[in-house]
Amino acid sequence: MRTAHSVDTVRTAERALMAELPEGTLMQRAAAGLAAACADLLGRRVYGARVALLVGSGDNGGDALYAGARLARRGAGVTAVLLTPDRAHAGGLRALRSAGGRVTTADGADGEAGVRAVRRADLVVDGIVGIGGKGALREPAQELVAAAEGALIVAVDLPSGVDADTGEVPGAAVRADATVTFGTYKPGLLIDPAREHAGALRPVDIGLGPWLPSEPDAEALQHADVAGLLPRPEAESDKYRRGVVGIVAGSARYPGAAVLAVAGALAGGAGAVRYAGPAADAVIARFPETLVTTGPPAKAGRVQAWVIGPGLGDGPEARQALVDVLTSDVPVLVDADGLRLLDPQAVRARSAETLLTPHAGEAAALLGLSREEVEASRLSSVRALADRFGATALLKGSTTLVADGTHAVRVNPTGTPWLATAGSGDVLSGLTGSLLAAGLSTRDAASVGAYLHGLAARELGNAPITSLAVAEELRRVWLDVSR
Ligand SMILES: NC(=O)C1=CN([C@@H]2O[C@H](COP(=O)(O)OP(=O)(O)OC[C@H]3O[C@@H](n4cnc5c(N)ncnc54)[C@H](O)[C@@H]3O)[C@@H](O)[C@H]2O)[C@H](O)CC1
Ligand SMILES: [K+]
Repeated sequence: MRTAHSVDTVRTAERALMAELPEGTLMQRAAAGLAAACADLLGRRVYGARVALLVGSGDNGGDALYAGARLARRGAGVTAVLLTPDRAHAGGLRALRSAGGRVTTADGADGEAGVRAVRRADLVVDGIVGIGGKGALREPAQELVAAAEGALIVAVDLPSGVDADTGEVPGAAVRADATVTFGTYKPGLLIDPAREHAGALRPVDIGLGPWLPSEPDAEALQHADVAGLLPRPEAESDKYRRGVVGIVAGSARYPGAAVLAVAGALAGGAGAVRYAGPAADAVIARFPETLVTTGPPAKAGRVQAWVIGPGLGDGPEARQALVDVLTSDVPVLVDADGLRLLDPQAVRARSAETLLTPHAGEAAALLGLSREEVEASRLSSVRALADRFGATALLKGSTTLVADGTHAVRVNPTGTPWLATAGSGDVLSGLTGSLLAAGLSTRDAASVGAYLHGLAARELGNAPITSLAVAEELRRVWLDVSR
């Protein structure tokens, strides 16, 4: 599990640790890890490599200077470009100069020298801002970052210009090949759009661990975590003991959504899939093992979890089906059209857990925001959804987020943009609902469902995909993960 802590949490932990250590120790630890990562990225060809340091006014710049001094001592040609010459950095500048490094500024007479040094560099170290950064990059940072095009870029702690806590990128920001982050991941490094600005993440341990709270602010499941959460049938199990998932989906207008949701459910670990809705013929034709009923969910027989919404439409049957399902005493996953009909009070009144699985547009409608506002503030949007409905919320996107109002937000790192294709959400709903019926909590079912679904899409490669192909890939992905 990758865990991430917010800026405030990191600051508090750093202060507590620094109180125990001689002045400057943390920066030296950070600089040592940063220099080692740069050497690695230079392929150990440090001697003679041209390195430019973009040095901001805070300690992020200090890290870059001390790391630059270490690279200069190993024979690299290092030039520091100071973005705000007035800022002291006395120790770092002394260390760099005594190691043979050069110093120039980003403006005034030397301005051209600074831009030239960046243009000629093999490797550029982004020490503009770290966890002290606010908003988009300001000049002259933008001009220097543009000059770094084509060089290897290593971001110090964070790619400058991204929001460390939310993953938002308010304007101009560095796009790094790698980000060397200190002490712990920050949520923004795991969440798009900032995640793609960070490049490869290289954590450096500066001894912060014992000072950080055990409950992180965000966390990303890794393979081993998902493997540990997959339902495994006991020896003497039968289909009912493994859980039955009920699928209420499809309509005369969208029968296909029912087929796709059932396809996902059959790959999700429940012992049986029960379908209730008007598309029973289409479902049975494709998946003869499905238990089908054309009556309302209330008369459909016992299930351990319901999925309602894909292709449901908003007619009177759909509304009645939603009431039936929400007044049941089992976990319910609400997706697609079901979300449009959803009343927060009806969800809050429930005795069992509820999981909402909107994409940004559906989340925007539920929150009374624009889609752009949701996309620009995904972390706060998914938390707001969980709070407003007293439920678990899964916000789909290139980084899928899961919030349940009481723990760290789960960030799903798998997935590809190709998943933004018709029907893929229907498959995810069925898959996740099946995991619910097999006994996972809404938080775990949502995280595992998103992880498997994203991996399945990745297995299909960087090309257009069909949602049924994703559903068929789920079995192979399950086998891979559980190996
Ligand atoms: N605190 C520690 O012991 C350690 C810190 N590490 C490194 O230090 C930074 C955090 O340093 P801090 O001085 O708090 O702030 P920053 O260097 O991140 O930058 C703040 C600085 O930058 C200016 N600024 C703010 N926003 C922008 C912007 N959008 N564009 C341009 N300039 C901006 C602002 O004026 C401030 O002066 C942390 O990330 C680590 O890299 C050590 O590594 C570990 C110990
Ligand atoms: K930085």
